[in-house]
Amino acid sequence: MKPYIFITRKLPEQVVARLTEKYEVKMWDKEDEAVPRDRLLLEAKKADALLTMLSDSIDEELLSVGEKLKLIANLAVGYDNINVKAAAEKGILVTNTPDVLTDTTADLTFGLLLATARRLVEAAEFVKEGKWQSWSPLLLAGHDVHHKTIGVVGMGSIGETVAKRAKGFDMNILYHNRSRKPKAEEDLGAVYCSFEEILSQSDFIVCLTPLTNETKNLFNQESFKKMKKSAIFINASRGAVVNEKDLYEALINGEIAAVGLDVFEKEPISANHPLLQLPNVVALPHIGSASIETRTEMMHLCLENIDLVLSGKKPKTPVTH
Ligand SMILES: NC(=O)c1ccc[n+]([C@@H]2O[C@H](COP(=O)([O-])OP(=O)(O)OC[C@H]3O[C@@H](n4cnc5c(N)ncnc54)[C@H](O)[C@@H]3O)[C@@H](O)[C@H]2O)c1
Ligand SMILES: O=C(O)[C@H](O)CO
Repeated sequence: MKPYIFITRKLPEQVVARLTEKYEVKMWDKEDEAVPRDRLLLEAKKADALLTMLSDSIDEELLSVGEKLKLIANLAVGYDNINVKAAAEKGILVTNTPDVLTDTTADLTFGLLLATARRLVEAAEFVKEGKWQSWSPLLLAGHDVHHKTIGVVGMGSIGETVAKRAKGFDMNILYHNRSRKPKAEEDLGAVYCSFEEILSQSDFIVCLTPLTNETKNLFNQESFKKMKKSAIFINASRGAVVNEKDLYEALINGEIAAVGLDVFEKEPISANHPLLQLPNVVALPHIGSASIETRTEMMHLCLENIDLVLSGKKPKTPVTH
């Protein structure tokens, strides 16, 4: 009997084709809808490997039902949806998709920063809604990006690549990270700062940490109060690093100027969420890595990891607890 792989979302047939001779492969048949929990539990019970999405909760219950389960291959670099400790205890490997999405996500993050600062979404809607009467001196005037100070919180692969983009805009670069990044200091002139220094000195604060117990709620009432009133906050990491109620209060009380969000506490965010009613909020539907090229590479990396593990070899990009 061929080993069984279950993929929790519909992926392009031609991408999956590389494994279908060697393995029995099934996919959830919807592209835009997560597999229901009861179906996922049934599949986990039978599967040798699961290819999962960040919207699937791979918790202890799910890991416990897997009788033959050897691998969870997550289609994301972030793996906060997986109980990695419980997987390790059960001898189930976990893989993610680092590096292949770094440039694409950094491009989107910097694009979100530009869009928020220069009010691009508001301006585009203004034209389409027929509101444009005449050129006027302060029509939809935003904030400059060039020569300002950017503070990157979470200077990992993506954070450092965003800092490279910032260097091209002649920005001063501050960063906060678990460890110092000597190469970024040398090449980009990036300056290591405490979290508090980042908050008080930056014009743009960009969050790119993973979601962990330590980073959950990192951006809260206290942190927003320490930012400049003109500060623009960008989050492209995970929604739960931000307390959205506190963010809303900070925006309506004028404690910060604007925010660009690619990720939310609850995804999808509801269209009537208070944050989405504010003009100085630019909201995107978690599309950091969403270019066709990069998403395809991420899929191939997951499939390669699955093939390696089911052939008794080491995966290319294991997550270590
Ligand atoms: N919006 C998107 O579509 C999208 C796409 C890719 C990644 N992400 C998110 O971005 C995160 C980062 O990805 P990456 O590839 O750069 O990962 P990475 O592991 O290379 O970088 C993460 C960095 O965060 C730092 N960090 C961890 N805890 C910290 C803390 N408490 N304070 C300061 N720094 C801390 C680490 O030292 C590390 O340098 C992912 O975990 C994921 O959640 C989002
Ligand atoms: O963690 C990730 O990789 C993203 O959120 C999706 O690419």
